[in-house]
Amino acid sequence: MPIAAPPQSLSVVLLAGGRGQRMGGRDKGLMTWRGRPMIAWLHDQVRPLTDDLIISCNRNHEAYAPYADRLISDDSSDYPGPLAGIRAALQIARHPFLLVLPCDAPRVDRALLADLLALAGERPVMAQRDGHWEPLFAVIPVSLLPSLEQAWRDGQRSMQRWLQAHQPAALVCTPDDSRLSNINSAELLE
Ligand SMILES: Nc1nc2c(ncn2[C@@H]2O[C@H](COP(=O)(O)OP(=O)(O)OP(=O)(O)O)[C@@H](O)[C@H]2O)c(=O)[nH]1
Repeated sequence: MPIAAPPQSLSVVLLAGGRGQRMGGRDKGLMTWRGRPMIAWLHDQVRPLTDDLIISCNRNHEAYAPYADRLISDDSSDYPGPLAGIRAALQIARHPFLLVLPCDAPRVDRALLADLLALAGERPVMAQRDGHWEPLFAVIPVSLLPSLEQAWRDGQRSMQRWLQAHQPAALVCTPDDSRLSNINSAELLE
């Protein structure tokens, strides 16, 4: 069941809730890359796809607000990891599918998003590069929320392990596909 008509069927969460230790503790989504905050690059790519654009952030809410329809924070102050942000987004998503992207991948483009969305259906979709899953480039059916809640209660905190339990469809990307590259340390900023 491919997604027929975004934005009627797609919510999006941009994950910006991490510690950013490799970035010196700075808030990665707000760091400037090629003259603009990284979150702005992602916003431009996903804005046409949804009327439900969620940013998961744990600080600097005012700075993120222009790039989202809604902001959410983790319900814990100890940085439980990206799965916490995805869980919170699934809880409030207004549409049947949730596109997940990290805030530090400003090279994401519409072609990559179209390829991910083309695979959306009952199973989750994850990008794969060089044989490795890329769990933060994913499309998740919101119907999987009860499964995530159960896994969360059981102590699951790994996005990849949780998604793999649902026989994800793989979007196979080439090893040199830079659109999936994270700008997660200061020397990668341009
Ligand atoms: N909501 C939420 N998102 C997170 C959390 N930890 C990481 N993320 C997001 O998940 C993505 C991948 O995060 P990482 O690069 O592995 O972790 P990070 O904390 O951002 O950075 P490092 O401290 O340098 O590892 C980024 O988009 C983060 O913003 C968290 O505890 N909560």
